[in-house]
This record gives sequence, structure tokens and C-alpha cells, in this order.
Amino acid sequence: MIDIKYLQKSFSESNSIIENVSLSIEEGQWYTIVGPSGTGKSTLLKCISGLLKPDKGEVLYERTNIYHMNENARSEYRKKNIGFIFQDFKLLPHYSVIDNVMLPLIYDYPKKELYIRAKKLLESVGINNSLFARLPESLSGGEKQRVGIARALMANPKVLICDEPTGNLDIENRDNILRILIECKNKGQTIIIVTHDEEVAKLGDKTYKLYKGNLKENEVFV
Ligand SMILES: Nc1ncnc2c1ncn2[C@@H]1O[C@H](COP(=O)(O)OP(=O)(O)OP(=O)(O)O)[C@@H](O)[C@H]1O
Repeated sequence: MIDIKYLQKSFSESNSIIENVSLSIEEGQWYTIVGPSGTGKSTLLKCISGLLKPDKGEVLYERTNIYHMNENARSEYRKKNIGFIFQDFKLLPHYSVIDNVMLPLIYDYPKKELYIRAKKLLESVGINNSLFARLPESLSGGEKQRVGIARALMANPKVLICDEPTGNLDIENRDNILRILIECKNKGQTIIIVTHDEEVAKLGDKTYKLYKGNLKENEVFV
């Protein structure tokens, strides 16, 4: 489904973050990536999703190199196929909670229809309607994270890319999010998840560790 070939990315000449990463992502599988802080896990997820152009290498989605697409085509590709749960949430500050969740599809469906879906998703992640009209700045970290998760699920993406999706949550909310992700997987969605949480790292069909710019399969969680 997604073939990552010989990926390299650095932010300065002296310091290569991703050195040589190749990975074949198969539809409906769950991939877990762990590794020490600052090793480049978020950078790798951004490269895979089409948000950050690698310096070298390819990201092929069904054999098309997403970095050979123009900006509009790549943005359309992301909208159609990728749901991204950001570590730092990336909620739009001037939009309400419910508007943030509806945004991915705002030009595609009637608002009434979107509202019903967004409400259902927000409730599934434990955000009740007393928060719908609030701006993100007034939410706790865990609430923002759950709004970000609802937004990533809004367009029912084929691939869910999750950067520390439970990092700000208590155990009850974490388990609820994991249950939702497992349901997504059972419906056939592909999951790629970065985590520091040992419990979350136990899940997944394949587990990798990113270390010194390379991915190693089945490494024990550190
Ligand atoms: N846009 C950028 N410009 C310069 N350096 C960057 C940029 N983005 C990330 N970096 C650096 O690249 C390295 C890898 O960052 P990244 O966020 O990918 O790590 P990570 O493994 O996800 O870390 P963590 O587990 O702490 O979230 C870090 O040293 C970071 O400071």
C-alpha cells in the first residue's frame, strides 16, 4: 500500500535524522514505532504522510511517488487517504472544537451532516457537547488531544498516522482511544503509531525501533 524506500532526511548538514529507512506498509496492518526522544519518529511520520519532503528516497502510495505530485494533488491525496494525529494537536486556534473536527470535510458535505458525524466522533473520544463551542485554548492537553483524534477520524481515512496519540491521557482515556484504534483496524484501516507508552507499544502486528536514523524490526521496547 505504502512503500518507503531508502528515506533520508536531515535539518542540517552535520546532523542526519533519518539515514536510511525502508518499510513496506500493508493495508489493514498495525505498525508501532518506538525509540528514544529526538531520534526522528515524528519526522519519519511527517515524511510518510506527505507533510515533509525527504532529502532522498521515495514514499510510494499504490506505486505513485507522493513527492512527485504537485502541492494540490498531494494535499488532496492526504485528505482522501491519511488521518494524522499530531503530537502537538495542531488545532486551529480561532475555530471552535466542533468546527476543528468538521474542517477536513467542510467543502465536501452539508454542514448538518458533518455536524452529526463530528458530534458522534467527539462523544466517542469522551468530549461532550458542553465543549463543542469552546476554542482550543480553553481545553486541557488531554481534551485537545482527543479533539485532534476525532478530527483525524472525520474523513474515515484509509491510513491513520498517530504521533503519541495517548501521550496526554490518563489510563481510562488512553484505553478508550486504544479501543477506538483497534475498532478502526478491525474495519480495515491501516494504523501507524509512534509511542513511548509501553502498554501501547505491545499492540501492533509489527513493531520497529527507530535508532540512529534506521528502523530495526522487533526490538524490545526501551
Ligand atoms: N523543522 C525542524 N528544523 C530543525 N530541526 C528539527 C525540525 N524538526 C525536528 N527537528 C529536530 O530533529 C530531531 C528529531 O525530531 P523528532 O520530533 O522527529 O523526534 P522524535 O523522535 O519524534 O522525538 P520525541 O520522541 O521527543 O517526540 C530533533 O533533534 C529535533 O530537534
